[in-house]
Amino acid sequence: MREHLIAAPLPTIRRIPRYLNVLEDFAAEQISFVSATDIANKLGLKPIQVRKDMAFTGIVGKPKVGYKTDELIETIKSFLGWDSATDAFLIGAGALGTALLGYRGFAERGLQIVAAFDIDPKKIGTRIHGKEVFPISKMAELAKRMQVHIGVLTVPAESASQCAHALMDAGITGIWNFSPAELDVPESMTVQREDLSAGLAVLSVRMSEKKQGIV
Ligand SMILES: NC(=O)c1ccc[n+]([C@@H]2O[C@H](COP(=O)([O-])OP(=O)(O)OC[C@H]3O[C@@H](n4cnc5c(N)ncnc54)[C@H](O)[C@@H]3O)[C@@H](O)[C@H]2O)c1
Repeated sequence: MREHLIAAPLPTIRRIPRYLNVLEDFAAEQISFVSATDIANKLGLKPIQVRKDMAFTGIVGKPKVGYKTDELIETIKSFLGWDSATDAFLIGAGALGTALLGYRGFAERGLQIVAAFDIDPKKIGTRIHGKEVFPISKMAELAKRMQVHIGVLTVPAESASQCAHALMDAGITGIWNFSPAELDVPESMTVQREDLSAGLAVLSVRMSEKKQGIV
């Protein structure tokens, strides 16, 4: 548990997994101590930024020595909730849903998609990457039985709100929303929207700016 109760800023939360990647590389190279400067240099950031971000995890580096690599990795994983497995349901076992069901990297980050839900009768009852596809009508019962609190939403935009409400009624409190729809759910729900086109927009604009000599 963090001692201070200040919400971590979004850019900090987004940077911390990058620190973890760098730290795992350091650990693989048997480097036992790292400084904020070592991490910052690898990522093209300023050491003060790294130190400030690390403070949100609760770890304190030692002057001149830095952080113990293993300890920092554990602290970051615990801060991110990646130190224990969290089960999730996926709703919408289509092209994107199938790709996410098959992605093994989530398990390393503490997320286990344990079942999928769909309305397509051809998909219901089948298994995709080993995960059974259930009808939506089974969601509440399974969520309660399996103690699932996260839903990964990969349905078309027009079905997203309806599915978000089904998730809410099933006791799900966190939605990882891959659909472009803005979900109309109460504030008690935590919704994280994921949009690859936002990344593509940055790539396109930066390329164009470079061409024009702006950056
Ligand atoms: N965030 C991103 O960057 C990103 C990238 C790709 C796709 N998407 C979005 O992800 C969503 C899925 O895209 P896709 O290409 O996989 O589509 P898809 O048509 O291949 O799959 C959609 C699946 O949802 C199911 N479905 C539809 N209505 C449903 C309902 N009410 N309840 C349960 N299941 C339902 C369909 O039967 C189908 O299996 C879309 O909203 C798309 O815009 C987002």
